[in-house]
Amino acid sequence: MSLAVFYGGTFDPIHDGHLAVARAARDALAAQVRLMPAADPPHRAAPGADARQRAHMLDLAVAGETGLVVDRRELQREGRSYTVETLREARAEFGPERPLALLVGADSFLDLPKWREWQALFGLAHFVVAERPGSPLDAARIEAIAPGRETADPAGLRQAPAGRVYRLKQPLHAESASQVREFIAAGRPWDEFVPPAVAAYIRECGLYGVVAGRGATPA
Ligand SMILES: Nc1ncnc2c1ncn2[C@@H]1O[C@H](COP(=O)(O)OP(=O)(O)OP(=O)(O)O)[C@@H](O)[C@H]1O
Ligand SMILES: O=C(O)c1ccc[n+]([C@@H]2O[C@H](COP(=O)([O-])O)[C@@H](O)[C@H]2O)c1
Repeated sequence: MSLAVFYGGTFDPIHDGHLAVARAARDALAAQVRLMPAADPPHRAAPGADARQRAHMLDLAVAGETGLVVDRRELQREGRSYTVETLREARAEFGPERPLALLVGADSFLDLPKWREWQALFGLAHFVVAERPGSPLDAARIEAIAPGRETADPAGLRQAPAGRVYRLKQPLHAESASQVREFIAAGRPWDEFVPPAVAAYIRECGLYGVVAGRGATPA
């Protein structure tokens, strides 16, 4: 049965590190990857771009990409985007047998014990964990969070609906959304961190304090 991979994030904005991880997961797992923007936090304004703009930047980034799609399910729900609720909803939609996976960066995975009902997540989906600079990930760290769940075989994710952890080895990517926002605010060159269509949209909307309409930062 085919594997559905959900890649959740704030994506404020999507950057080349996100895209590289999504492509690496698509290729390693031979599966479609659904980039899933989180809803705006209800208690405060969105930090940079609102949910509609963040989702639109995802549309621009995946245009023409095979196997990468945008999944807006969390934007259709009121309130904070708790992953356990999202996966329960996805499980109801896809049925009990369909293998589902959540793609996260190593920093997110190491923080998992702080997530709402985090232990329940293993009953709902597999985890695919992408290595990330600054967040060392090894078998011992995975074992401490998810004892007995790591598999080195991507095919293992198709043999059960949920519950396994697969470490996605890929070239490390240093980009972060906070770095993109900080560079824009500081007037430093930032275009190289995001897809060109996303850079154009950021300028057009004047997001993150960029000077609207200004041309690309010279290399
Ligand atoms: N460069 C990267 N390498 C690996 N995983 C990443 C990378 N950037 C983001 N991720 C992962 O993608 C998911 C969504 O990330 P998010 O949208 O919060 O981006 P971010 O760059 O971490 O943002 P911020 O800097 O604002 O915290 C998270 O699971 C995060 O760990
Ligand atoms: O469910 C939770 O408690 C929870 C706590 C922190 C993060 N998440 C999810 O993890 C994904 C990455 O989060 P972020 O904040 O790094 O963009 C995104 O889909 C979030 O909704 C989920």
